[in-house]
Amino acid sequence: MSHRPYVIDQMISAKSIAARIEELSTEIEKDFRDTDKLVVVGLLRGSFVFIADLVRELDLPVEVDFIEASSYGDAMESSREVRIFKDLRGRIEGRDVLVVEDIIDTGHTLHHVMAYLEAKGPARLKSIALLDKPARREVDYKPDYIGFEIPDEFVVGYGIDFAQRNRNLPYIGKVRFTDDDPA
Ligand SMILES: O=P(O)(O)OC[C@H]1O[C@H](OP(=O)(O)OP(=O)(O)O)[C@H](O)[C@@H]1O
Ligand code: HPA
Repeated sequence: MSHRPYVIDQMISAKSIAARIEELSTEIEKDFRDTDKLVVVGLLRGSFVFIADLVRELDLPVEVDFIEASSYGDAMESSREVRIFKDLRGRIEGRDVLVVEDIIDTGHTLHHVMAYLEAKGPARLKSIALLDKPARREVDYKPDYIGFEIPDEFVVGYGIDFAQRNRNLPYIGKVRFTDDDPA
């Protein structure tokens, strides 16, 4: 939990997010139009808002599942140790799978989860991240679909937290510490 005072400056509006999700859904529908039933896997906790909006835009037969992984705890820096707290309920062997992530930063979380899921033998395994912060990448991994590329700012909202707060904001904002402000 941070005890430093901060404010949140809007970076991406709810309207822009909705418009981008429509575009991404069209791309995904094209790529998976021949699939029997796409398994859409939300990476908890941060993706819960994004996956809800994304699946409702997808005109495809889908099944929804979740996996929970975390590496940040309440900190602003990745521990680089990704822990899986909750595994999938269903089997993905031989299935087409799309992993839904809110943000890729260092890349450790998504890289680890993709390797973990690949070992379960899916037919096709792709990933989507709403936000990509390429300046901070520490592992060589790029999601198949990206909503927005963002600069190196700590962001919150639309499912994304700072010390478990602000997930309920309908837009993406950046955290600005007010004790950094010039007097
Ligand atoms: O690319 P990385 O540097 O690994 O960072 C991205 C991950 O960090 C956040 O998760 P967090 O560990 O905070 O868990 P949460 O989803 O439960 O908030 C976010 O939701 C991503 O999963
Ligand atoms: O910018 C971020 N905000 C919140 N959680 C995160 N996890 C990785 N990057 C971020």
